[in-house]
Formats: sequence, structure tokens, C-alpha cells
Amino acid sequence: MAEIKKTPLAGVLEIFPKVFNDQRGYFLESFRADWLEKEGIHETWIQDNQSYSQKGTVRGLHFQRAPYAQAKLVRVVKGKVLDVIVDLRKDSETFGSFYSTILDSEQHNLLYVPTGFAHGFSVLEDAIFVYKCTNYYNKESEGGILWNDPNLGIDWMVNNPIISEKDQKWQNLEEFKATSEGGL
Ligand SMILES: Cc1cn([C@H]2C[C@H](O)[C@@H](COP(=O)(O)OP(=O)(O)O[C@H]3O[C@@H](C)C(=O)[C@@H](O)[C@H]3O)O2)c(=O)[nH]c1=O
Repeated sequence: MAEIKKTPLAGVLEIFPKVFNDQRGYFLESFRADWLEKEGIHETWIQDNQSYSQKGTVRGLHFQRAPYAQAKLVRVVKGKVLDVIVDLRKDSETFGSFYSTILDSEQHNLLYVPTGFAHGFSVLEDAIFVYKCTNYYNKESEGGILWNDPNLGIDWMVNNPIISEKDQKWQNLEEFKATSEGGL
């Protein structure tokens, strides 16, 4: 059975599936609804995404606004990333805090990210990143926080990252607070 670990941010879970190794290779269950249901979380996953990124890339920090807000269940099938989330939940005691963890294709670990977070990752080894979402992509409701906002002070563990034009222009956390009535 998978090991489910709570994180310092309420409602965010890290999941370590049981890996069965043998002479052929490995087997693991990469998704089970009951991992989350046992924790009282009932989500309907309606979109799966996959991206490939070269070492040194940063993607993020992204969210979608209601009614297109997305919970995400993220993992890495090849390579290694530093996965980062920022708590933007209006009434959260940890609003404005971030949590980061390594996701890689050796641990096969997953991060469950509820709605109300900005999400991103940096690529420590060329990575195929795979994730489930509870809402469809909606360009108009897309928002973000600047990855290198000095007030967040995230150590992304990469120098001079490869980053999209879009991701260089997001607002910082202070601007987000001022324009979003205190959160998502
Ligand atoms: C995310 C997404 C993008 N696209 C398109 C839009 C664009 O032309 C192209 C690349 O999009 P982006 O540059 O936004 O891709 P990317 O930077 O990988 O966006 C993703 O980043 C990570 C950190 C997340 O948390 C995701 O929710 C998502 O925002 O793919 C879709 O068609 N559907 C989708 O669900």
C-alpha cells in the first residue's frame, strides 16, 4: 500500500506508492482514488497532462481562477524536478508560504495539490512530468506568481533557468494580494 504523508501545508499530501521490483523491471500503482478518499478528499479528475523539460527549466508558478480552479496530482515518470507550491488560499493560516519537494522517477512519489495554490517546478534532470487535473485548461482564467519573487525567496536549485516569456512576467505575491481580495 502507498504511504501517504501530510505536509506542513494543510490539505497537501505527498504519496509514495509501493514499488515492486523484479528481474524484469518494476511495477507500481500510479493512481488510486482511495489514496485520497481515505483522507476525506473526493476529487473528479478530468484532464491529464504531460510535459517534457530540459534540465535547468523552470515552469510556473501557475494557477487557474474559479470557476476553472484546478486541483492537481503531479509526478515525474522520467528524471527529477523540484516541485514548488505557494499557498494562495484566502483564509489559510499558511497563506503566502511555499512548500517544495523533490519528485523523481526513482521514488515515483506524487504530490496532491488542492485548489488555491500556485504550482511550478524546476528541472534538475531532463524530466517527463505527468499530472491529473480536476478542471479543464482555460486560458482566460490562467494566473501566476513570479517564480523569483524575492519576498517568496524560493531556492529553485537551478541557475539562469530556461523559462517561457509568459513566466517572466507574472505579478509578485504583494501585487497578487492587492488585486485578488486577499487570495483565491
Ligand atoms: C497547461 C496547458 C497548456 N496548453 C497549451 C497552451 C500553450 O500553447 C502550450 C504550453 O502552455 P504553458 O506554457 O502554459 O505550459 P506549462 O508552463 O507547462 O503550464 C503548466 O505549468 C505547470 C507548472 C502547471 O502547474 C500546469 O497547471 C500548467 O500551468 O500548451 C494546453 O493546450 N492545455 C493545457 O492544459
